[in-house]
Amino acid sequence: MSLGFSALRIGQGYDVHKLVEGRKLIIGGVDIPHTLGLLGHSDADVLAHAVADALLGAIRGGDIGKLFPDTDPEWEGADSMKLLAAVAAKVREEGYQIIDVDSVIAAQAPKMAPHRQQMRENLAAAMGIAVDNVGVKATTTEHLGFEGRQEGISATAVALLARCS
Ligand SMILES: Nc1ccn([C@@H]2O[C@H](COP(=O)(O)O)[C@@H](O)[C@H]2O)c(=O)n1
Ligand SMILES: C[C@@]1(CO)OP(=O)(O)OP(=O)(O)OC[C@H]1O
Repeated sequence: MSLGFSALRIGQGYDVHKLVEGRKLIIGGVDIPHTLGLLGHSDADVLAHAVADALLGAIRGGDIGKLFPDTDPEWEGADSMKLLAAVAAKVREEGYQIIDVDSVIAAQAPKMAPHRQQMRENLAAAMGIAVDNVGVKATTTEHLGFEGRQEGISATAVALLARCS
């Protein structure tokens, strides 16, 4: 019996950005109203970066810092959804299909739940997959660690890819 694929791959991504005044808080492509925003060379979309790294991990393609160096002015202020779309295109060029992606945002504040569906839709559109195949969850860290002190926000993601046979 053919399973329709010749290989399965998994990838894991993790990213952290610092919370500062005077920056937008963009997570999963959603501009979230908040007193603090994330600092970065790009728009600092910590969730998009974690998802992109999960995809790159699965194809053993390095990481987003390798593809889009933070020393390159081309990526200054970049829309991370466009970076994620470029990574998804690279995945397909390598002969892989994105099967499923799941993720967690660790943030003490603000609440991510009201934005979860829009984040899923944005990530799915950037990757060219169904919304049903993108999970976004959020947790506080119960005031522990850098996320709990609201010094930064982290995100982790996993991706399952299949090589089409
Ligand atoms: N920034 C966040 C953090 C959490 N949530 C939602 O609240 C639930 C409870 O969080 P705990 O850390 O106390 O487990 C969590 O399951 C999320 O649904 C959120 O929306 N935004
Ligand atoms: C996205 C890139 C490129 O603009 O910059 P940042 O927004 O600083 O993000 P980071 O997750 O530190 O690393 C990847 C970068 O090279």
